[in-house]
Amino acid sequence: MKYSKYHALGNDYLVIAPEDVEIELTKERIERICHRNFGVGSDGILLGPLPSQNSDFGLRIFNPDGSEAEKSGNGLRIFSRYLWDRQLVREQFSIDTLGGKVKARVADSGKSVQVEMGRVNFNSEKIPVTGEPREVIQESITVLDQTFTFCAATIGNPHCVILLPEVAPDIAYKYGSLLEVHPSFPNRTNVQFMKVIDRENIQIEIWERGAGYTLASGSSSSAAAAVAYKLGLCDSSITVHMPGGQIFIQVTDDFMVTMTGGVTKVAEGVISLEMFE
Ligand SMILES: N[C@@H](CCC[C@H](N)C(=O)O)C(=O)O
Repeated sequence: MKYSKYHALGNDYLVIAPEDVEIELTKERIERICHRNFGVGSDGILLGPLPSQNSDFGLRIFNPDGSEAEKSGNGLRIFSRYLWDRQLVREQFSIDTLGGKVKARVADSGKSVQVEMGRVNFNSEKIPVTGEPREVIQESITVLDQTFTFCAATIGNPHCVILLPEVAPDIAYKYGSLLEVHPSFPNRTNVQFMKVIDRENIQIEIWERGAGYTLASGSSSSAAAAVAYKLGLCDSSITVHMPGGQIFIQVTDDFMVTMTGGVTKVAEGVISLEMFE
């Protein structure tokens, strides 16, 4: 089964075209493919291009635990580059995901991709977050020995954004996995620990739903930047600094987000079905 591997700031994905799927991609098989030792190794699988009624292309996004994600910012940039490499697109096109339709624009021969990610929503019923319908802004949540103040948002997939004076990987590892599955989030959640550096820069550490600690995340960058803008801590153009690199986010007054970042091609390969035995 053929695949193309790319990374976006160290957040790596395998792109598998539907015509190359030789065996049903069950939860267990996705887990095995993404496994860093027993499989190819990846932060997820992008299945496409698929037919779409409302966009140029359809895309399905799977996490390494086999769950399906509504949206993936880095995944959308990688898929856009894949379409460019296969000469299926020119500069601008649209992609349909479970989390909504996006517009993509390829630049620098595919090494940079801009995606109009859609509107960030803070409403509890949209994210979802349990409790009365409200905007989830500066609420309290407790895991282990720590009570955090958080904001929640969706850009198609759910995010829990925690503002701290300093962030580090060990905070994401210690608390991220517990917040991911906190009962406040019926669909689980991605988690970002955010430091506001100044009005144009934030730093985040990420614990992804269904993937764990990752070096970068486009939807996380979009959600965290929108929260920083919502809280009045940043202006509308924000550079998001992550261990894997930087993503540039633009937020409009009504929280439409545009994300721009790099993509790197890693490899093309063939998955042996023996791996699933
Ligand atoms: N790394 C992705 C996010 C992938 C989906 C996420 N784990 C989820 O389940 O929502 C990104 O770049 O946005």
